[in-house]
Amino acid sequence: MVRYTALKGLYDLEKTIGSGGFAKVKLATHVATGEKVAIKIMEKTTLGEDLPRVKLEVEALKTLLHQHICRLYQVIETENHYFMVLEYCSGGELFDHIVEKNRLPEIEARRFFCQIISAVAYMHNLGYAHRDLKPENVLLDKEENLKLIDFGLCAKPKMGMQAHLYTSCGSPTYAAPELIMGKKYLGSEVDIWSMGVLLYALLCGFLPFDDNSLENLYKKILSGKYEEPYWLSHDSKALIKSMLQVDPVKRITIHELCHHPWITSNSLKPVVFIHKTKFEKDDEVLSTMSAICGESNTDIWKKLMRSDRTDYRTATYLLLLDRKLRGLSLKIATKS
Ligand SMILES: COc1cc(O)cc(Nc2ccc(C(=O)Nc3ccccc3)c(OCCC[NH3+])c2)c1
Repeated sequence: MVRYTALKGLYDLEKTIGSGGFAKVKLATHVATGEKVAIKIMEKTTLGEDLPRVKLEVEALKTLLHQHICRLYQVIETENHYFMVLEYCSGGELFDHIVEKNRLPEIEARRFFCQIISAVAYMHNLGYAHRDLKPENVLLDKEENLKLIDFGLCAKPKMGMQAHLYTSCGSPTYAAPELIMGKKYLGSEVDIWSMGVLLYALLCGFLPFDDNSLENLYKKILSGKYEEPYWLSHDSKALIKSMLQVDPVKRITIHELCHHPWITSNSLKPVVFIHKTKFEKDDEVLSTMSAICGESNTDIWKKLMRSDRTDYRTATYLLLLDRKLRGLSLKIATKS
């Protein structure tokens, strides 16, 4: 097991739970609280020109505080590495959940899809596009609530969500036609397309556009033609069709999506933006921390408010708050 001195005494690393291009994700335990976390480890040398993306993602995640967006607790930078301490999503990938069940009944698909819409509407409302929405980037927590992960490709156009983007990114299978054509595109519109692919995967158990050859895959995406299995209801077909519009101008908007009959049926309320308050002050949590560090609640809270919200004190506070919200005892391991 590789030893990282920067984590010593703070986090105990365990098994690797994911590895991608320039990062690997390891399960870990936050020593002070015993809470599980996921730590994304990136080597600066392998990051190369992707280095700025890390800073973009960290800045985005400091702003994106939402119950269906995986939480960033702490960032540790050393000479050679970046460590992102993230929320542990023990339910694993939504993709595996769909494969396991073959496909989801409309009721369950709707529950998951409303959570995705809530997170994406929130992001778009704050001027962020994810640009890499795919089942692998949608995890489940222990209560089977969704958590969006991997904002490494997210964009916050300086001129707002009406400004066009040009970088081609994300995986082709879920990529919108305008993105694979290399045309200028709106982040919000490509996210809607990817959500259409996601909803199709939830309801059908397979992908609308799939092919081993990239060229054929592109042709299928650009044709906008896909199979409609017999089990899809009329409303499901209509909703998917409104999202998988090749012409982005004809594509449903996130606002229309929040109020779509398929979403609001079964007396589900329209999806509203739920702004998670930045940090709720909790004296019981602060007292637990002050018992260890000897500082007063007020001093700890002041330091938290002045911090860049990604230090060990912030991680400890947030993990204790999570424990409390889950009805668990607040305990801190004293330095042994
Ligand atoms: C904002 O959230 C992010 C940003 C980011 O850049 C990367 C990640 N990656 C994560 C975060 C958490 C997990 C995780 O908890 N996985 C897990 C835990 C228990 C059982 C099964 C999975 C994570 O998993 C590895 C990738 C799974 N495809 C990645 C989050």
